[in-house]
Amino acid sequence: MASGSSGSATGNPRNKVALKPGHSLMDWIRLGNSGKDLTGVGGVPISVTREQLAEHKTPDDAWLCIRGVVYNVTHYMDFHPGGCEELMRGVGKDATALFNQVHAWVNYQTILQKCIVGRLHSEEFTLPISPPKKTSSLTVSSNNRSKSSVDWSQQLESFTLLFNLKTSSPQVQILFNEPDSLLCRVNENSSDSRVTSIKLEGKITWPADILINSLTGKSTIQLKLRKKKKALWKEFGAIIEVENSSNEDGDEFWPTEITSINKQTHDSYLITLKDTKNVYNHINVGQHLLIKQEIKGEEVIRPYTPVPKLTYQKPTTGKPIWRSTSQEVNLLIKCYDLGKMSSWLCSQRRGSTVMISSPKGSFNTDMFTKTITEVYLFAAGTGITPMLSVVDWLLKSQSVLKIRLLYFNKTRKDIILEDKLDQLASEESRFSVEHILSEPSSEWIGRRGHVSLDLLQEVLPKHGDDIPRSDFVCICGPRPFTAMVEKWLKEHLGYTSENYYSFSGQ
Ligand code: HEM
Repeated sequence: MASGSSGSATGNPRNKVALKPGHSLMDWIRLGNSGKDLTGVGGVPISVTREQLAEHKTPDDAWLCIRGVVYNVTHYMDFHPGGCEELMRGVGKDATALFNQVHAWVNYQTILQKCIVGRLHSEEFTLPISPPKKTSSLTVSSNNRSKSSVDWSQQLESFTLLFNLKTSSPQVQILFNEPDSLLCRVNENSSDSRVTSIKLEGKITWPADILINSLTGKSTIQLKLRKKKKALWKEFGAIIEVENSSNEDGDEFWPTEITSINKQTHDSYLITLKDTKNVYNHINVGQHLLIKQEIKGEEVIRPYTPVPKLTYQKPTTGKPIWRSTSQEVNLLIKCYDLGKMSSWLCSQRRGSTVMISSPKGSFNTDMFTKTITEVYLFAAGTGITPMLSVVDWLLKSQSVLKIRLLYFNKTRKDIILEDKLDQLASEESRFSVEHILSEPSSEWIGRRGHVSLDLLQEVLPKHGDDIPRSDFVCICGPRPFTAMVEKWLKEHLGYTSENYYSFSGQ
């Protein structure tokens, strides 16, 4: 490490220390471009508390904060022209005043651009406010100054907004108005109609990258926007929180384009849709969308539950993955001859436009509290669709030890994704599936019949009255199917609404 300088900084070159060979500014720039992670946090900016900042205060683990941004200066130690000892004076704290006192002219943003850990989190952080925008869908809230919990950080080529929410099923809708404005509906529940309107300091491009990290009872949402021009912005821009007064009863629909359509069974199709507008609607586990279409002069609206990508990948690191906001929506559609919407959808081709609504539904993964260790899923026909995203989520969250799916169909050819479900069961020891057919052929060796109280009693865990349940039941299928299972659970098996959920939007 370079020897330190005890002299105070005056701009006098004599205060500079002799840097070790290979530690010039050019060498530093080369190191920054080498692909090495100088941030120590994987390059994804995080929100840093003062306590966390104070923990990184040694030469081999050194963070400091200047003007609200936290930098990891560990690797810069030996490159600092003022020496390691001087730099150590600012480590583990907000070094803004010290930095300004020593050499306010130093372009630290450029030198440390590859070392950004994130923004210093502060409850009291108030962003500059712009005059309210006059947009028909917005009415401005009564307070003319608004405090926002939106946090942000930037790098030369991107700008990241960070929201922290106390739910694992956040409501997230982002609308981008070219070239520099965003409307963010990022709320803890669907009844909260708050909208954050943001006018950014500079122009950005769309789509953006989004990372939604949901754990039981909390989630963080990071939106990484690419700047049109590489530059460090002095300000965030302007932000105002507003109440969304319109569209409370009505539904908004967005145009999407069919990018693929593939037959799954004799009468079901997997249709993939892609957003065509600058909008991102986050679809939570178990939520459904409405599809609207004028068919033979009549407006038809039907609910469909998106399914996860059917190529299941075993979660490896548990590290959240950034996704593009130009999301794909996969729908499994069963084509009924008399179904106006389903037969219209199944007759479409790639490139056709489909109008979809924002996601809806009251299912919330917070229902799987930490005490739930077993989940039983009763699905009939296309009632499998919400179960697929539930299974996907449960397998990623580590707390549930047993996931048992009972899937009811008429005949074997009606079973949607039979191979995929069986394959998943063979790869994931926590998941099992049983196919139950009401009109099987004579070769069928599996279980036969309809759902019944006897079957529920056989499958579901017994429990004493005074012990809280550690199992949860989800039901989805035609209305008589869900109504019957619900009745048995409540009236015969002692379940309360805390331990089961019926999907009804199908
Ligand atoms: C906050 C604690 C810091 C202290 C106490 C400190 C102190 C010093 C001192 C004593 C010098 C030598 C003399 C001088 O030019 O005035 C110096 C030079 C320098 N420091 Fe720092 N420094 C700090 C942080 C940083 C940071 C975070 C950077 C990041 C990029 C930085 C970049 C430089 C550069 C580029 C020079 C050479 C300036 C020139 O040639 O004019 N310093 N620093």
